[in-house]
Amino acid sequence: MADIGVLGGSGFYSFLADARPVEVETPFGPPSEPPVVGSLGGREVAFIPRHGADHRFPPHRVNYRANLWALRALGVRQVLAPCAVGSLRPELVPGTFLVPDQYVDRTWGRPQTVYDDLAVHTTAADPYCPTGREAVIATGNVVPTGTLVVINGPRFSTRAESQWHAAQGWSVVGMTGAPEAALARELALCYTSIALVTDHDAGTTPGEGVTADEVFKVFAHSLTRLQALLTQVITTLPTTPTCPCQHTLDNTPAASSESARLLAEVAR
Ligand SMILES: CSC[C@H]1O[C@H](OP(=O)(O)O)[C@H](O)[C@@H]1O
Ligand SMILES: Nc1ncnc2[nH]cnc12
Repeated sequence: MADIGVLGGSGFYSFLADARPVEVETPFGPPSEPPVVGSLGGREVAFIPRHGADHRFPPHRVNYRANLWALRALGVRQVLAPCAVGSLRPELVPGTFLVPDQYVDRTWGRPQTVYDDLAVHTTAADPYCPTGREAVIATGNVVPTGTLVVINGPRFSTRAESQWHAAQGWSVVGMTGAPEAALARELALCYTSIALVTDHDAGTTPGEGVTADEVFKVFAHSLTRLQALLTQVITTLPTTPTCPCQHTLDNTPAASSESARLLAEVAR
């Protein structure tokens, strides 16, 4: 029913003019909202706001597994994942779009796999889709590389944590990029993160630190630009992606378990 999926982040709760809701069951319970499917730029696109339409799920309570499973069940092979991030570098100012090429996962207590009782070990050296990244970078006016450090939240970083993140050479900080990217890979989905800088994180600025209000305000201000960027990317993504992300399960040994059944379903 759709071949491209979009996960809406903070302040991004609706998309697609002709959106129709679709009920999808997943082994992990319901997604944050029933996905909506609509056409955009000649493509069928599915959309789920990851925090729910009323932002009722904080980052540590988002059902990342169900969201990605639901998209996959609708036929989606490529996921575009916008997210709000804080800047760890003075030159990355609010309003900047950055296309991460790496992430560091500092979350804890979040389900990390859709194959709970099956040994599936995906490759994560280059965790994002090269084709999707290229399509976003080609729109121009985006920072083409950077490392996204993902904290558990829901609180923002202390100044010391933030200074430490910056000292590691990491670029931006968010709360939802992991395990979302890893789970997408487990489902052989192309996954491209589009990070929108909404603030300077506490360690890089002398102020009192970021507030959620500030994040929402900057995100709202940039939403039209983000949606235009997504539209442009959606029209240029290949209809049949051939990148390695599509083959992450090709050499995985199957076992007789519920997970193996899921794996067989996904690998089809
Ligand atoms: C609302 S402030 C913090 C919140 O915003 C970001 O959400 P998303 O990645 O979905 O745009 C950040 O990761 C936190 O979840
Ligand atoms: N400074 C920040 N830290 C973590 N997540 C964020 N999302 C937006 N800004 C953020």
